[in-house]
Amino acid sequence: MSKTPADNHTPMMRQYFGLKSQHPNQLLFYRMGDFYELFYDDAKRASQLLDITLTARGHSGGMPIPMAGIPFHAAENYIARLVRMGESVVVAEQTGDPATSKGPVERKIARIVTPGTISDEAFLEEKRENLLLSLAHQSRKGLDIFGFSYLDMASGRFCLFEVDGHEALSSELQRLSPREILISEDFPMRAALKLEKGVAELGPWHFDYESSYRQLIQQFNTKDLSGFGCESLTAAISSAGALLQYAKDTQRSALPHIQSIMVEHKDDSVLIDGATRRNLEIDVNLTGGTSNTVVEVLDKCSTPMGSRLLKRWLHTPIRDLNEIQARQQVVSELQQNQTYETFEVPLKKIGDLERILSRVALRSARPRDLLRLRLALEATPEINNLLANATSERLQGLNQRIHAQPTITERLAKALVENPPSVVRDGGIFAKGYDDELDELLALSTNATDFLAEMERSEKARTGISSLKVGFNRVHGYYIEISRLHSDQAPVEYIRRQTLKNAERFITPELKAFEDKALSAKSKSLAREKELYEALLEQLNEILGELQTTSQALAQLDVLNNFAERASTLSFTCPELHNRGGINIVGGRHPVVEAVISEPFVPNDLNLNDKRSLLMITGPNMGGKSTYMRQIALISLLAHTGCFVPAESASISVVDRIFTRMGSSDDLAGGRSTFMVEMTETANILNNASKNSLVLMDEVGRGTSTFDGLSLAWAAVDYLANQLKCHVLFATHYFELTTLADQLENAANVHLTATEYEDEIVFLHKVHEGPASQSYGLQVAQLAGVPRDVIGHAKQKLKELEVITGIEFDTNVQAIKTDSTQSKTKVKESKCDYQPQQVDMFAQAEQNALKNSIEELDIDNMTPLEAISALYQLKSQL
Ligand SMILES: Nc1ncnc2c1ncn2[C@@H]1O[C@H](COP(=O)(O)OP(=O)(O)OP(=O)(O)O)[C@@H](O)[C@H]1O
Repeated sequence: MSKTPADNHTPMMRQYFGLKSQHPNQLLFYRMGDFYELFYDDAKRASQLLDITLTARGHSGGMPIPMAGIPFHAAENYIARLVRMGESVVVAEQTGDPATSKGPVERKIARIVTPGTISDEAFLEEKRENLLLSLAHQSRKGLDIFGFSYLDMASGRFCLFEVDGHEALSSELQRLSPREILISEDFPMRAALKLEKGVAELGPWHFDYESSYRQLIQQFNTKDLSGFGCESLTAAISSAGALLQYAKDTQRSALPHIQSIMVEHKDDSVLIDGATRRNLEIDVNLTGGTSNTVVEVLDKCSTPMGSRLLKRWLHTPIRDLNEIQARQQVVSELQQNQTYETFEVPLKKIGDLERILSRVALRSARPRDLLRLRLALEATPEINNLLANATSERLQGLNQRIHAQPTITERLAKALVENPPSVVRDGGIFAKGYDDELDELLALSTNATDFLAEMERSEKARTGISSLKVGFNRVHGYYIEISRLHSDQAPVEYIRRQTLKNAERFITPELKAFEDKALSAKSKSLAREKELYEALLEQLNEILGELQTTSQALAQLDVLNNFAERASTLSFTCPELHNRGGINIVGGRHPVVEAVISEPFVPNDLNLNDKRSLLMITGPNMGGKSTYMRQIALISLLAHTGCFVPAESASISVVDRIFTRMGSSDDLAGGRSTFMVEMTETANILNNASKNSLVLMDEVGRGTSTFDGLSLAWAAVDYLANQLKCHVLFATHYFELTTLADQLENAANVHLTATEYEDEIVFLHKVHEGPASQSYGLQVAQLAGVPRDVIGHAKQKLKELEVITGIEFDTNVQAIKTDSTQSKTKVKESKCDYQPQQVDMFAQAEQNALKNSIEELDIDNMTPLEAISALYQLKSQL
C-alpha cells in the first residue's frame, strides 16, 4: 500500500484509497472503463495468484502505481478462481456518468464475493455444500467452549451448536469443512486451528453477545430465541450474530431465505472424530482425492441437493431409533418392485431447486434459474401422484410437504421464452403475450420500419397525396413530408415542423406518440423487463417458505430413493437397529473395496456382545485385517443413516461414537511425529469411549520400540476390555497379545487366514476363530518388490536369529499370489495354533547376548575399576 500522504495523490487515487480503506483485507477490483484494475499490494497479489502481468499505471504521490488489469467481460472467471483459492474480492463499479463528471467518476462498491458467501452457480461446486462458519470462544468453569454457527448461503441452512475442548473443535471443523471461517481478532486458538486460507478476522465487537442476540431476533422476527432452543448457547449465539452481519454485508441485502436457526445436539448423532472421518474415507480418500470413497460408491442421487444431503447424512449419522426406522421403511417400500426407478425420471427434472430458491431470495436468480424452477415445479405433481399410494408414514409426510404450485408454474410457463438469456441485463426474457406493454415496446423497437411504411401507406390513401413520405432525422425526429406542390392539401391535424426548399415536414399526434415510444423503446423495454422480472421474483418470494419446504422434502426423497436403488443394485440388506448391545453381522462386506477389486470379495461375519466385546485380530500382512475392521465401521455408520448395509444380515446396537486408530501419518507441520499422532489418537479413545462406542484399533504401539509398543498395546486392550467395556476390534502383529485375549473374560481371538498351495501363498481373507500363526512378512516384502538380494539377506538374518533364540522361523519365501478365488478344496489351510514368536524372539536374543557377554568376562585378570565398569556396561544392556 502507498505510504505517501493522501493529499499528494491524484483525485482518482484518493477515491481508490477511500474505498480500499473499507476493505483492507480483500482484493479490490476497481472499474476503469472496460477493465477492472487492482493497485499496489492487491495488484502484486493478484498477479501472483492469477498469473497476470504486473505493470504500473502512471504515478501518484511521486511513486509509480503497481497495477494489474482484468478485462471486465472476463472478470467472473478470475473472481471464481480467486474465490476458489480462498480469497475475497470487492468490486467497485462506476456509478457516475463519465461525460458529466467533474473529477473522477463516482464509484461504489457493487458487490463483495467471499468464499463462504457465494450463491452464484458459476462459483459453486454442485455436490458440495459451501459453508461459512463462525467461531467464538468462551472459558467456562475451566473448559474451553467453542461456539459454532454455520450458514450455507446457497440453501439458507443456518445451524449452531457448542462443543468443549480442542479435539471436538478440530473434529467439527473437519466434519463441516467450511469454505470460510470468521473469528475474532482475539480468538485464542488461531495458530492451533492451522487455518490459512479463507479465514476472516473481525473486530471482537462483531462477536458481542448482546448485539448478536439482537441480530438474531431481528432476522427471525421473534421476541427472543427460546423457540429455537438455543438460549443457553451464549458462545454459539455470539458467533451467529457475527456471521449474520458478515453475510448481510457481503450480499448487501437482507437474507430472507434464512428462515430459521437449527440447533445441533451432539447427543443426537454418532460422534466421529477427525481421524476416524479420515480413516473411513467417507467423501475424501486418504490422499485427499474423491475416488474410492463411500460417497463415490453410494451417491447415485438424481439431484445435486440430494447428493449434498447424502454427504451430510454420512457425516452425521443419527442415534434416534425412530428416525432410523422411519428412513428404513421408506427404503424398503421404494425397493419393492424397483419403485425407485419410477421416481428417478421426475426427480432428475427437479435439479438444484434448493440453490435456485436461495438466488430467488437474494434477488440474484438469473432468467435460466427461473426456467429450471419452472421445470422443477412442473415435475412436482408427478411426484405427488407417485407418492399418493405410499404406505410408509414418512413418504406420506414427504408428499404433504411437496407442494405443487400450479399458479406460479403456469405464470412462469407463460412468462419465459423457451431459451431465456443468461443475464437479465440484455433482456429477451419474456415470451410474447405475457405483458402487453412489453410486447408493444418490443414491437416498436423491432418493427419501427414496418410501422412507418404502414403509416405512409395509410396516410397516402387517406389524404390522396401521392408525394407523402414518412421519414426520420436525428435532429427533428419523425416527420411526414409533403412536397411543396401538395403541402396546402395537408390535413388540419398535421402540425408543421420544418420547412424545406421543396417540401414541408409535419408531425401528427399519432406520429409524435410513436416517436416517443420508438426512441426510447429499447431502453424502455429493458426497464419493463427488469420490472416484470422483479415482480416475478417478488411473487416467488411470497411463497418462498413453501418452496423451500418442497425442496427439502424432495432432497430427502432423493436420498432415500437413492438408498433403495443402491440397496438393490449392490445387494444391501436392511439392518436391525436396537439398544440391546452387541453387533452381529453375517456375510459383511466392505462397500468400497468390493466395488474396486476385480476378484470376488470374501464376506465375513462378526459377533460382538457383552461376553465377547473385544476381538483381537491377527493374521498375515495383506490378510485383510484393516479391510475387515473398516467394513464393520462402515456397516455401522451406514446403518445409523438409515441406509441398508452390505451384508447378508446385520443386527446392530446403536453406538454413541465410532473411533478408529488406524494407519500412520505424521503431522510434521503440527509438530507431531508419527508415534505422537498415534498416541494422541489412542489417548482420545481411552479418554472418551463409552460402553456404547465402537472402537477400531490397528497396530497400536508399532511406532516405538517393541517392548514399549507391546506394553502400551497390552495396557490399552486391558483398559478397553475391563474398564470401558466398549465394542472393540483390535488388530495387531504382536502375537503376545493373543494370550491376553485368552485371559480376558470378554475378549476373543480371531484371525485372517492364508494358506500355502504348491509353493504359493494364497490370502483367503476369511475370518476364523483363534489366533493366527505367522506374519508372512518376508513373503509380502517380496511381493511388494523388495530386491531379491535384500530378501535373501533377511532370510539369512532370520536363520541367525533362529540359532540365537532356538526358535524356528518360517523362511520359506515362495512365489506369492494373492488370489482369493482359489478353490478351497485344493488348498490346505495353514495351522492356526498359536506360536509366540516375534517378541519372545527378541527377548531370547537379548538374553543370549547378555549371557555371552558375562561368559566372555575374564574376572581373574580384571582390576577393580575394570570390573565395576564392566558391571555398568552389563547393566546398560538390560
Ligand atoms: N474380504 C476380502 N475379500 C477380498 N479381498 C480382500 C478382502 N479383504 C482384503 N482384501 C484385499 O487384500 C488387501 C489387503 O487387505 P488389508 O489391507 O486389509 O490387509 P491387512 O491384514 O490389514 O494388511 P497389513 O497387516 O499389512 O496392514 C486389500 O487391499 C484387498 O484388496
